[in-house]
Amino acid sequence: MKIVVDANVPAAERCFGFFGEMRRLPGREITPADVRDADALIVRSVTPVNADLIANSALSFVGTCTIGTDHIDLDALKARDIAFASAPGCNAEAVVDYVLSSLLTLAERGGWQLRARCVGIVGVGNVGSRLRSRLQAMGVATLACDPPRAEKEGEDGYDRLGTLLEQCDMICLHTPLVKHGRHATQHLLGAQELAALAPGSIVLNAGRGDCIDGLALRQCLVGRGSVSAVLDVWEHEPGIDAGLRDLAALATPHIAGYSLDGKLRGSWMIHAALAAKTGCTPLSLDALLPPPALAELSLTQALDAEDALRLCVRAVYDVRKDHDRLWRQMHEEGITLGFDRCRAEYPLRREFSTLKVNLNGDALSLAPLLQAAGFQVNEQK
Ligand SMILES: NC(=O)c1ccc[n+]([C@@H]2O[C@H](COP(=O)([O-])OP(=O)(O)OC[C@H]3O[C@@H](n4cnc5c(N)ncnc54)[C@H](O)[C@@H]3O)[C@@H](O)[C@H]2O)c1
Ligand SMILES: O=C(O)[C@H](O)[C@H](O)COP(=O)(O)O
Repeated sequence: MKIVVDANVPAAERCFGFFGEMRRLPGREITPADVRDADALIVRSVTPVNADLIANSALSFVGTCTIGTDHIDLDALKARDIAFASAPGCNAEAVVDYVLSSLLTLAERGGWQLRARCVGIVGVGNVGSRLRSRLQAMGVATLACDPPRAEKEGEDGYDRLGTLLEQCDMICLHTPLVKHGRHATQHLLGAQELAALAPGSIVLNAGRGDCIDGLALRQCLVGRGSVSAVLDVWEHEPGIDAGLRDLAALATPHIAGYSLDGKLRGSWMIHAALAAKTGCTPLSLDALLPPPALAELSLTQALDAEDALRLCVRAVYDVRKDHDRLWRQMHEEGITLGFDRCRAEYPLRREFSTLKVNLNGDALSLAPLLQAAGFQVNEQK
């Protein structure tokens, strides 16, 4: 079997070399000629898989090691009878870690407590529902907006976008990019929605860049100095708007889901799908994941609860480093190359759940909050 694999797919040798002859190529540069005699194509989010790419190919399987599928023309695959698999939920925990690291950073800068605020979650799927569970367990008030789910399940527990914009201190977008239809998400937040934000609000986008009108957001951040933005995804990646980057409180290069755990889970899920198609026994996911470099940490005194939480969060994942790295890399290489370099050479990052926090003495009171945030907690009584 001949397999073309994006060069940024981790564990490619183990997951896809397994099936035959593998060729690795930069995801943005895969051409029809590259896939002409390939049986399988394994991509991440940067390769548009459309009718032109697959037109004269021998492909019988396409897999994307990502949650998002907006880069895949599913109708074109169907028309050619090419099997398809994506990796739903693979990096959802990592995105939630990203959101918590970001909100706790802005809370520290602003001198407020996350648990005194209300978070509006737009898009309550794999990512949004995990975010809602962790925040609720931490004692943070949440409102949720997901019209497709509200339509199927009933309105209970869901609010309109307008209600979230008016009543929440933070709006977190976790919607897919949908260009057409009643629930389209392209420019879901435009000038009108941004104008409805309460003063002092934070907008965080870890869905897809096109879900916010970047120009309108730029005008909102300039015109209403009190609104802040945390942006992981951008219109026109990798050639993002440097003016918007300058205005964002935290700006990162589409890495919210880039934990090693999340990326390897993505590779493994596509490996398992290809194994099922070819009748092979898949590898076990556990065999792919190494032990974390930082496995344990101990707290012995009752610090302020959110300070203790920030300490544990930053021991595993400090979003400020990604923000600084993007600035440095763009300064050295320019916008487009800098953005992609940060992604291609992303440092090893694990998920909160890989850290065991030992608590004893007065620190035992921190157990419920740390557990709720996603850490393993060991109460040493
Ligand atoms: N920044 C990153 O690194 C990163 C990582 C993972 C996923 N993502 C993006 O986040 C998106 C969401 O991920 P997920 O795993 O939760 O997907 P999901 O499909 O599980 O959930 C998406 C949710 O959004 C809802 N939705 C659809 N249209 C909506 C609308 N108009 N308004 C409000 N809600 C709407 C859906 O009903 C669904 O519940 C992905 O599609 C992907 O594009 C980004
Ligand atoms: O959809 C996803 O899973 C995420 O956006 C993912 O993190 C994208 O990563 P990329 O494929 O761009 O490396």
